[in-house]
Amino acid sequence: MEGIDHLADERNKAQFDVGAMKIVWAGSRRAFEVSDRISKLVAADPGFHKDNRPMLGRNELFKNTLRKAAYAWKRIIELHLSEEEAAKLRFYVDEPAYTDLHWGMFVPAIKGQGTEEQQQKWLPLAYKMQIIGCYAQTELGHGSNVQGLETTATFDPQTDEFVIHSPTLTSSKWWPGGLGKVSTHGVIYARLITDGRDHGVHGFIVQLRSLEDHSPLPGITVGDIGMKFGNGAYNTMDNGVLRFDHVRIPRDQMLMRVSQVTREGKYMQSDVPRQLVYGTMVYVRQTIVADASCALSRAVCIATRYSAVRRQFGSQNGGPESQVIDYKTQQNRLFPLLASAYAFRFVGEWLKWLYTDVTQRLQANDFSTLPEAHACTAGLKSVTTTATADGIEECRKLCGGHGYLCTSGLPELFAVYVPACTYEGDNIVLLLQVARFLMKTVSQLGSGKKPVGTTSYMGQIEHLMQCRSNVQRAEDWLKPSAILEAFESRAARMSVACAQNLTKFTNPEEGFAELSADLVEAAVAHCQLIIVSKFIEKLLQDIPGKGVREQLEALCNIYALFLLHKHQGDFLSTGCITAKQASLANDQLRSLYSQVRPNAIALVDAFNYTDHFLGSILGCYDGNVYPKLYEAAWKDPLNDSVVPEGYHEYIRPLLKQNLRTARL
Ligand SMILES: Cc1cc2nc3c(=O)[nH]c(=O)nc-3n(C[C@H](O)[C@H](O)[C@H](O)COP(=O)(O)OP(=O)(O)OC[C@H]3O[C@@H](n4cnc5c(N)ncnc54)[C@H](O)[C@@H]3O)c2cc1C
Repeated sequence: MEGIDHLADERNKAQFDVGAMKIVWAGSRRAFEVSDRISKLVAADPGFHKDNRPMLGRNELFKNTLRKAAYAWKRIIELHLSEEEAAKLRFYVDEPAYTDLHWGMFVPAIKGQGTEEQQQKWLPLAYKMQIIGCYAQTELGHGSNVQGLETTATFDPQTDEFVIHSPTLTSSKWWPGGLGKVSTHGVIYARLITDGRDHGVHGFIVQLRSLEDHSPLPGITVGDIGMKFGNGAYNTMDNGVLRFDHVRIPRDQMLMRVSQVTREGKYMQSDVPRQLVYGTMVYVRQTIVADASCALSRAVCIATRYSAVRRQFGSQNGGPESQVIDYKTQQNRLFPLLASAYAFRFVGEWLKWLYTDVTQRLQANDFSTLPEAHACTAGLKSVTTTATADGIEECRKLCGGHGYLCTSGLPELFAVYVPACTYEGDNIVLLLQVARFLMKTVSQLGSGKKPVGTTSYMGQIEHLMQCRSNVQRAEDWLKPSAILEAFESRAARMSVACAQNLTKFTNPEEGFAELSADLVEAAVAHCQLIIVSKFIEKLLQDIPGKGVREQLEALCNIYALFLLHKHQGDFLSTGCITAKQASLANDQLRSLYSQVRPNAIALVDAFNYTDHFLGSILGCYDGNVYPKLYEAAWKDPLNDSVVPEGYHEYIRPLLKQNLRTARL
């Protein structure tokens, strides 16, 4: 029935002020208001309606994406939206498009790596979308190993130009989003060669297509790399292939903030340090962590609402069956994901602060925190995206059979999300970078160099190597100090054990390769500690609203204790806790699930997602799932006719065959 809220009873059970929680989730009242206004604006506009993406052929799908992106831009101009509002609008339109790369990679690359002059020339064009840009680093033969890229940019002193060339098949650019069919320009990464010398990989702004008729410029071969995982999903994006045949660009199109080539062809490093480029990386990875909390919260919202609607077994005296959300196994799978969504939200918020801090320090020529900031953003990108990709799939399973339907929204969300584990740095490769940083930190512990930022806990290494948890009762695990001590000593001991094992190798690089699986685990332990500690720090802030703090405390404890339970092996083998204490943590976890249960629906309502954005029948706000599922089925193109196309060709002859020899 229209208008009835089938989840009203659930909402009435909530023991906290949902409105206040919405503001905590958004970050501030202002952020909430912007987000709320823009999401409703998008949801109400038929121009942004979500078409049946999984049903569309590639050409139709892509054209629709172009239409929506152009329409979004039109609305942004008409409504005079600020940069922040425009970004929110693109987010709520919820369709991967070339604009993601234009705004998310092309513009930041020019800002981070271009000189003042270059920024003044290119950014106004990009801001007005008079040029559209992509970020072309990866090649067919190399992605993670950036130093292995093969595209060349050779300086020609006679004409004052660079000659961009793809010398081999494997040097073809491969993957850049927005490149395949749309971008007019790209920041292209190529090996800089002057006077026969190779100076390694540098960025160049290269025009790819005519601004008059969109045809590729001479010497450029460009196209789409083909269908990707899932129907609809990321296939709205034109990931591209690109080859250069001695394409000439003016010298001033090399991004020259960090290093330059003079008119005479001399290669020079500017006094701006190379690490500056890390600032852009910190920025991009911070947005990826924020996206992880969005994607996970979306999946969790769908699975939580549906788990309250869905009933299986347990009917007594002809009464209703049990809601599946009341099964402890369901809670044990769902609530840690709910807690993770909040945890990632807060660590993302902190990363935003970190980016501002790093930027301010860079401006003051203070590079001391940069390696630590770089390692921690790399690690957090890896850990949050892996957990989110796994979490979305878990949410699909939590919704049983109906979760597999495209109308649940989960298959597409999963297909769109999973490449986040690969792009902007393969998650394992990133963890190995974190591990390298941790090994360096451990090796310097005796030297008087104090570990900074997220590694400062290593400063108390002596205590962390021998401390024993004093948890005696399940409730003791609710103390932040007990949780922090266990996570810090686990992380420190795993790092120190790796460092000690490394000393057994005469060749450190060989040792690193041999121990890389252990090193990755140590890096994960370190990153999980960061997320737990940032959640705990969040709780030290002023948190207004009835019952809001209590809910967040419960979620923080669920997040930490679930990790402790899942990684019990680490905690036990490093001797941080005893088997008895591990079992007490599990008891506490169960009681926390009971505490969260009545608040579960309100906790996902606090994400404030519109039905349009969720794009899921199972997750719809009013919980009126079955009539909507039933109605949607009839809209499938297969149901356009009662007797399917192909009946006369393939079904009828089969049914009417008269095989004398047929035997089964
Ligand atoms: C949807 C999508 C969008 C993308 N968009 C862009 C874009 O806009 N621009 C762009 O330039 N690129 C883009 N990429 C490319 C992306 O950045 C690369 O795919 C990514 O960096 C991973 O590199 P790779 O493909 O070379 O993986 P590989 O490095 O080949 O990884 C293969 C396997 O090897 C492992 N491995 C690799 N090196 C090591 C090591 N040292 N130690 C241990 N294990 C290792 C990895 O963990 C992985 O399991 C995109 C990719 C995808 C999927």
